[in-house]
Amino acid sequence: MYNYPDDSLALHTDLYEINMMLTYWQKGISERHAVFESYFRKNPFGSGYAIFAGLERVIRYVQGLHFTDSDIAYLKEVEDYPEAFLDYLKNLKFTCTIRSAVEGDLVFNNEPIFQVEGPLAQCQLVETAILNILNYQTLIATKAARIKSVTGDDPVMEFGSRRAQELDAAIWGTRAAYIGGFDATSNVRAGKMFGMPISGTHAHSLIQTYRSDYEGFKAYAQTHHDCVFLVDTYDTLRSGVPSAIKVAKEMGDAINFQGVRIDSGDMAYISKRVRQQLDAAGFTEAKIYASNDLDEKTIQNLKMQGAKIDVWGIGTKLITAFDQPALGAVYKLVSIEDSNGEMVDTIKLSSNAEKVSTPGLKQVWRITNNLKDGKSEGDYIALWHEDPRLQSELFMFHPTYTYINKILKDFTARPLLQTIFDKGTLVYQLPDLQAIRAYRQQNLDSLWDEYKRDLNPQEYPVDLSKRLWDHKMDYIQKVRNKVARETGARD
Ligand SMILES: Nc1ncnc2c1ncn2[C@@H]1O[C@H](COP(=O)(O)OP(=O)(O)OP(=O)(O)O)[C@@H](O)[C@H]1O
Ligand SMILES: O=P(O)(O)OC[C@H]1O[C@H](OP(=O)(O)OP(=O)(O)O)[C@H](O)[C@@H]1O
Ligand SMILES: O=C(O)c1cccnc1
Repeated sequence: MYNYPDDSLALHTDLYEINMMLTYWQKGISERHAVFESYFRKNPFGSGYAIFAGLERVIRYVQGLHFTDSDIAYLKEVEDYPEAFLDYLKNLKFTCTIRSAVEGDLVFNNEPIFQVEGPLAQCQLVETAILNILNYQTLIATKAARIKSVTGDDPVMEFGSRRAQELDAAIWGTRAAYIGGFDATSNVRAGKMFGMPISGTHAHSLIQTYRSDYEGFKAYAQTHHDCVFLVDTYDTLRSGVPSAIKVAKEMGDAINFQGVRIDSGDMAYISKRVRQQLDAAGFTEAKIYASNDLDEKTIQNLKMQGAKIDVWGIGTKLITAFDQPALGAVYKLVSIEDSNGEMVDTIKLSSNAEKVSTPGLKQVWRITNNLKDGKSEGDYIALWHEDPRLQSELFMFHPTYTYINKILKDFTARPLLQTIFDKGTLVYQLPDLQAIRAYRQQNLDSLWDEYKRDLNPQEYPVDLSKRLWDHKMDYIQKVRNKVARETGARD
């Protein structure tokens, strides 16, 4: 049975994490100090940026993290773990430090967006859930921002619950969409949970129930105000819109006729005809809502065709991140305590230069140019103890193509990674959703349009400090020497 009264998220992890914890525990290194960092290698949807989301849920997850009696009983039943290891799990308290970008931040490929620092075994346990949360919510917030970038000031409603990958995705996905710029959700529970605006029209079933546009709209109007009628059940132009107009005229102010929704057909052509019909009847303020598998490409195209659509309802293509169903953020060990108590940075080599990991605990600095309206010049990844704010000029160069470089003199450097948990204690105060939305907008405003365009954007600079770059090169050489020594291979 899946219904445990003390169900917890401690087992919301891959088995290999617990298996590695056992190894560390039996070998006496589970408490060794470690640093893991999370980053993704490619921005989603061919976008120039991503919108960071998911931190609130990560915080709730970490706060509730403990193995319950039924978790331990289950592990005992299915795995051959020693009793003392199960006791260790049962008594485990999360004592790591977490640093993270915050919701509404712009984040970019190949930079750390999340760090966990603390006892090795604990860092290992939380990998799966953290990536699960951040990958999905960041993906949806980014998709929402892309859609919002083409709708401009038009209101956009999130309609995706029925198509989402199950309940959690609907709820947390719509919150992420709100962070990314959507204006309301049709999911009532999300409204209750997060204080988001809720909004909705009605379905075809209402019209089918009354077997007539006119009767259906009238019944709806008699029981609601602020009415939006769905006009495409039988024939939008011949029956739907004329019936909506008739009911609106008959009921007058009582229903506060808001407009009509179209959900099929050629929406450019139909919306123009609907606009004419509404205007001719005197309803010049009535809005035209549109839904039907919309995404940023279709919306942009409809706008190009001069579609007369005022409000957009978006479901499937947003909530399932239809054109890119996963963000590939990874969680990598960058530093670990050795047997002498010294921290040793770690690296993962690859024949692909861009896939070579960058060793050591780092901070990401967002660099803005004080002489250029405070626009972002790029991100500057530095070793933790470096502080670019103390430098009078900053040398920024591409980490692979180092001849691409610039020197900044009048700049501001802002640290991206903020401390969320300090040795297990929450020290970050979560802003409310409105503040997160305003923060996201402020961040987007500080990004040059070249990085924001939805097609083939310029690559935003994510650079390494000279010291970090030297450190990385040094490590690459050290590892290659070690491999050569061990295998007798020649360089
Ligand atoms: N003028 C237009 N330009 C570009 N795309 C459009 C235009 N009008 C509608 N679309 C999009 O084209 C797709 C049309 O979907 P489809 O072929 O299933 O037709 P439909 O009108 O939904 O049919 P149905 O009556 O079965 O609902 C939708 O994704 C819709 O958003
Ligand atoms: O198209 P999406 O972007 O996914 O938006 C959600 C869709 O859900 C509804 O259709 P559905 O056929 O489920 O119900 P209805 O038409 O009967 O309301 C609505 O009419 C939209 O078309
Ligand atoms: O309110 C609506 O119009 C709505 C809600 C969910 C899905 N489709 C439409």
